[in-house]
Amino acid sequence: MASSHIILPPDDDEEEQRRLEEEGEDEDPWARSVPPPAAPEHAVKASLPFSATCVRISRDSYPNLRALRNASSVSLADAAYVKISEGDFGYVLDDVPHLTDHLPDAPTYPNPLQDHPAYSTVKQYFVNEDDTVPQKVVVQKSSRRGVHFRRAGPRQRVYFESDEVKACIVTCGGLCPGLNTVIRELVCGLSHMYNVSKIYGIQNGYKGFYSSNYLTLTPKSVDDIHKRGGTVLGTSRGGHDTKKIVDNIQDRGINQVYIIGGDGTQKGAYEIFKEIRKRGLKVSVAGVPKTIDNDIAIIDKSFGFDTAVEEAQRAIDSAHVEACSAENGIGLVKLMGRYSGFIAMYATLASRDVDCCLIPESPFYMDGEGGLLQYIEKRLKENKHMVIVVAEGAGQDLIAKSLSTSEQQDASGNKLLLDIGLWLTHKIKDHFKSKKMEMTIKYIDPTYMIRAIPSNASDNVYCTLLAHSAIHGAMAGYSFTVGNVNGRHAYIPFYRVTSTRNKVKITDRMWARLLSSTNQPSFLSQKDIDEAKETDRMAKPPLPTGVSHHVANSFDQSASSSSNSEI
Ligand SMILES: Nc1ncnc2c1ncn2[C@@H]1O[C@H](COP(=O)(O)OP(=O)(O)OP(=O)(O)O)[C@@H](O)[C@H]1O
Ligand SMILES: O=P(O)(O)OC[C@H]1O[C@](O)(CO)[C@@H](O)[C@@H]1O
Ligand SMILES: [Mg+2]
Repeated sequence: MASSHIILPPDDDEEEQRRLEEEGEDEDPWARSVPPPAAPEHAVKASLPFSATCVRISRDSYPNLRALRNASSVSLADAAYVKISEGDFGYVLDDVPHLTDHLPDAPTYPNPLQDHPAYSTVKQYFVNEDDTVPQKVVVQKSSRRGVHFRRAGPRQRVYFESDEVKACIVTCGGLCPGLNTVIRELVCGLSHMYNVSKIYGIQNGYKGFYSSNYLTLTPKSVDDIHKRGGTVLGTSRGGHDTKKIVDNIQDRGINQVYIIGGDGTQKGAYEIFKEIRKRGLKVSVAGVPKTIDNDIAIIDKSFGFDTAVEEAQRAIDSAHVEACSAENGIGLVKLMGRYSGFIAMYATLASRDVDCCLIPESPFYMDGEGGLLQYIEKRLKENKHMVIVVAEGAGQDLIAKSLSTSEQQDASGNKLLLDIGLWLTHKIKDHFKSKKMEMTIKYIDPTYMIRAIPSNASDNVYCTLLAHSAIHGAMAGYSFTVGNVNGRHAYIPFYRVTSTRNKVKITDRMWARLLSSTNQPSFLSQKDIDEAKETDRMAKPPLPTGVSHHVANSFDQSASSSSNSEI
């Protein structure tokens, strides 16, 4: 293995900082090769298997602090939690924080699973400490090995004794099929695998940490909850008060926090983790990403997504039946997807009855040559019926322009969307009325029905594995968001999943497949296509402050045009 670095925050020396900022403005900090100073003992320990050395960002290592801050999309304050290790052939490990980063003398214990009758027979149950998962699996002969994440799974030694653990579980954001399954499997996994008996449920999202009683959860109390939709703990938006939340965690002696929720929730989890670290507490924070929109970066797919796509078929089928049974019938189905149109795209591809799919990532227009209305007219003339699927975030610019409403937000600061389904229905009706052409349109909005159902069989298994991976990571002392990366469970740093959003790439093959299955126009000019390609090319993942030029290249490479999502 070649050298590896753990990035630590700059020394808290204001005088030094001022001096650093006054020095050369134009230098490229990434172009600098940094000779690492001798590693403090605890930093080496924290790096575990990677024989890491530690880089404290200081005058000696980075003379141009301001340029460094500007060049990075991760703030200097966050650099304290970024752990990058480099290996041979461009190998980069983007590691997750560990308890020993701030509690270097934390004791370890043998994993109780080694005596568990079910698991002790597995040939190699514990994962190798060196195991990592590549972010990019499509490579060329000359490719660098690129960015990797720490592989999830049980470790030989853990950082908590069973009766020391006080775990809590919270669900935040919108509903998603599978929430109850994750809660159930966290409770049962902690109890059955690690003999943990103190497990609490936080009610109604983040605000429940400081405004409600904690519920006691046992395998018995959660036994059949996976058969129900929703979350037995309740959920909410807004109410994230980091200080109050961590005060409560500290006062109640909680040392494992399991946080299930979407991109906003994972941002909240990161804030909680940072506050815990600031206070020097022995607490693991484990995020389990939940998003029916499938918009969380890095991970292959979020739990509940398959269930949502499957349920969407029922709405599309109904729209198809309605459309086929009328003269010039149109069935219009609105599906969820605030910024990302994955449900709409996959539901369309699965159904084959859809003639047009509209998503937020692909702008469209109504009138004139190549517009939506012209396409609908053509389709009705050819087929006498058609089905349109629209993601709720599509065409928001068009409605805003025609209704000139002011933007509103929910309690978490998310933009409240205008009803594109209703707006389209009126527009289409008006158009055919003015053309004196007979038609019928049936608008189906199944959005809340889709996310309120229990998860299907494959999502149930996925939820179980995610919950188990989260437990193993927390017991091993890590703080992270857990997720499937190229089919393998991995521990992903919070900053990675919160700094970008997963979106449908309209320059990928999947969207081309959709266009060819529906035969709809792309609504894009050559200029739009070129711009989209350029946006994809320029979209680089966040670059942690202080990474070397060599590492920076690997981050660039991992965002290059041939993405994993292209099948
Ligand atoms: N930047 C942030 N920092 C701290 N907390 C946040 C942040 N963004 C959101 N949160 C908190 O996370 C919780 C959930 O956020 P949000 O309502 O955006 O849902 P989400 O997790 O993104 O899920 P969904 O996919 O349903 O939108 C809220 O309680 C909100 O206050
Ligand atoms: O009405 P609510 O609960 O705020 O949720 C609506 C939003 O939640 C999501 O389902 C994400 O969870 C979005 O697709 C949707 O815009
Ligand atoms: Mg969100």
